[in-house]
Amino acid sequence: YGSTRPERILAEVKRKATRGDARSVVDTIDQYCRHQEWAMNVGDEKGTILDSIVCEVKPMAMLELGTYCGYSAVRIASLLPPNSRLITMEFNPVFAAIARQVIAWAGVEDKVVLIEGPSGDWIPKMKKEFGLTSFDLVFLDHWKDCYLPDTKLMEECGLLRTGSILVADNVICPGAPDYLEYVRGSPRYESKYFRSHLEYTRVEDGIEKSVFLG
Ligand SMILES: O=C(NCCc1nnc(-c2ccc3[nH]cnc3c2)[nH]1)c1cc(-c2ccc(F)cc2)cc(O)c1O
Ligand SMILES: [Mg+2]
Repeated sequence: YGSTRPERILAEVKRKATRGDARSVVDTIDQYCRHQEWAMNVGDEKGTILDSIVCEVKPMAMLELGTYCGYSAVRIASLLPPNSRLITMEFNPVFAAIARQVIAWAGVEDKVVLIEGPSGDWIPKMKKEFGLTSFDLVFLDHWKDCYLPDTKLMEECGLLRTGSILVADNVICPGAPDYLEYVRGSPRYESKYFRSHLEYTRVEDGIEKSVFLG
């Protein structure tokens, strides 16, 4: 029930997941989206790759572009060191409203700041708004044709420092060919592809991890 897919996902979380238990929220969404209805979460397989990068980087300042239902925000927040923050950006107010509730149910709301609006508007104001110098880690999971322009914008706005890491979902499916060409061809990035599958399917997809060299 619920009129939209995100609302049905939230209903399932409230019915099946343990309040305050991020892992049970993640597992509940994965179960629902694998067996009931597909949804565009990074999912369990690619999520494990994302987890390993978050644990390796231990970011104090992290940005996620494309919150959707909050699945990856919960996944990431549950791995963040104390006093670190995930800023997650969502364009669609319906998705954002659901994500806030999923994040609250998981009990990670004090590690996550959800901002609403277009990335092009927000990226130039992030430093001032959040007293940031730069991001240690950025997860790109929003509109695939925004990956490249937003990466260039983050460079221009000084939000990336030597060693900042970009992690991009869906570089094969739906694909972000211009972004891939850029990070793989630029001397300013050291890029690595993690082969995987589109969430909950056998379709090939993967995650690109790119280190900004300054
Ligand atoms: O479109 C996707 N994700 C993007 C949603 C979004 N959610 N929020 C935004 C946003 C867009 C501007 C923004 N500006 C600022 N925040 C923004 C957020 N975009 C997406 C699509 C698929 C997919 C694969 C195969 C199919 F057959 C159909 C679909 C799989 C995935 O893993 C995805 O991530
Ligand atoms: Mg994705």
